[in-house]
Amino acid sequence: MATSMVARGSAPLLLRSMALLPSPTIGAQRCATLVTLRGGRQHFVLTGQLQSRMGAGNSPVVHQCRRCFGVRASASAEAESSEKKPTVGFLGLGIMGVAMARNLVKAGYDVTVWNRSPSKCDALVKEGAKFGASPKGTSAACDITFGMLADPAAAIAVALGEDGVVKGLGPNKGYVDVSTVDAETSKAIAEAVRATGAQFLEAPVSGSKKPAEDGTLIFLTAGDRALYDEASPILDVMGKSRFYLGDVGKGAAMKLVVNMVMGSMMASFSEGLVLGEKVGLDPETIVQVIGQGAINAPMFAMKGPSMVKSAYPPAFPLKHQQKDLRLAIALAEEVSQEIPVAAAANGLFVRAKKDGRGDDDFSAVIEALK
Ligand SMILES: NC(=O)C1=CN([C@@H]2O[C@H](COP(=O)(O)OP(=O)(O)OC[C@H]3O[C@@H](n4cnc5c(N)ncnc54)[C@H](OP(=O)(O)O)[C@@H]3O)[C@@H](O)[C@H]2O)C=CC1
Ligand SMILES: O=CC(=O)O
Repeated sequence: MATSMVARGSAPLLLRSMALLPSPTIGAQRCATLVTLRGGRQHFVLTGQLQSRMGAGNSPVVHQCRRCFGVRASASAEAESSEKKPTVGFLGLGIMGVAMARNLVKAGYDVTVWNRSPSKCDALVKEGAKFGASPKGTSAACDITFGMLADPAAAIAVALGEDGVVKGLGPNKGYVDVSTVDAETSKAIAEAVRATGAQFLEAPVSGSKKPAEDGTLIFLTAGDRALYDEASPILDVMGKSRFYLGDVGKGAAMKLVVNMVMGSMMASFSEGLVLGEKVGLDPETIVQVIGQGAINAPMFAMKGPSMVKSAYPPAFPLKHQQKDLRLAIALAEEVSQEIPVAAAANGLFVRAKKDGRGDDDFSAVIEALK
């Protein structure tokens, strides 16, 4: 299955089973997308390009398509309903989930939120979200449900537990798991979701608290392509780009590879700062020097100044970075690939976690060296 990458702004209109038509035109513009509605009826609707030229929401959308293709267009009410946003469930309002769900509420989606500790729903409910009493109730009430959970155990509990997501799913619904988990977890959830007739997409994200707040995450997706197409406008509210990587497991693997590199980089950066200081270098100057050269990285520029002050306000909790290294090491073992640098970095994160740093930002790994 080919990989595809899309940057925000290039998505076609939402709906299941889209197919671009071969170059029909209205005036000078390429115009239409064949859309299969949930009931199986088909419409031609305009692409965003022409729609914006004509004014979004105008009835000519349907009339123009009938003229072009001789398709019997139905009432404009039906066309309007074809453009209706799906209802969205969001499960897990930790550092990432609360920011992602907030962006969906702000974008005008009808969002139902659930969190294990219910008080974390309060702020979003005040901002316009609905309160979900359980994962099951949320997925039953919504077209597409997202899960942003801590780790594989949490993702499994929320998806497959007694009042889990799967119990509320059925045909014409979708579950998108955006947590960082291993492929095995993702595949187990996919199987249970699909057994209900619903669709599944894994879509872990690259990017931390600030990108989640700014809506600039990178989605690493894999699974049911039709759900990917339908969910893309929603992903584009929360992120700046999205990759479709093929079968379930590929998104999880991509995320673990990326976070394995990140953990090793952070461990190495920490060693540089600690060693430099011990031999009499000013750590702030070390951060500046690294920032000028070939190994400059946004992560060093962002975390360096607070690390120098021994401040670690959590954006990406250390316990999650260690979990990702652990899962990456397990992945490497599956294919007999040596990853000694990541294994050494993991040892450092394990030590920092044992020292009580699990809920600090992952940059607190430097403390394990002091
Ligand atoms: N923070 C970051 O920078 C990034 C994080 N990620 C990944 O996203 C996921 C979430 O991260 P983040 O928001 O930072 O994590 P948090 O620790 O802030 O939030 C974790 C969420 O999972 C819930 N949870 C934990 N255990 C269970 C359980 N057994 N049953 C039900 N719910 C549970 C928590 O509920 P409760 O509030 O009740 O504890 C909370 O909603 C993780 O997989 C992480 O690796 C990915 C990219 C960036
Ligand atoms: O998973 C963490 C991130 O920053 O990406």
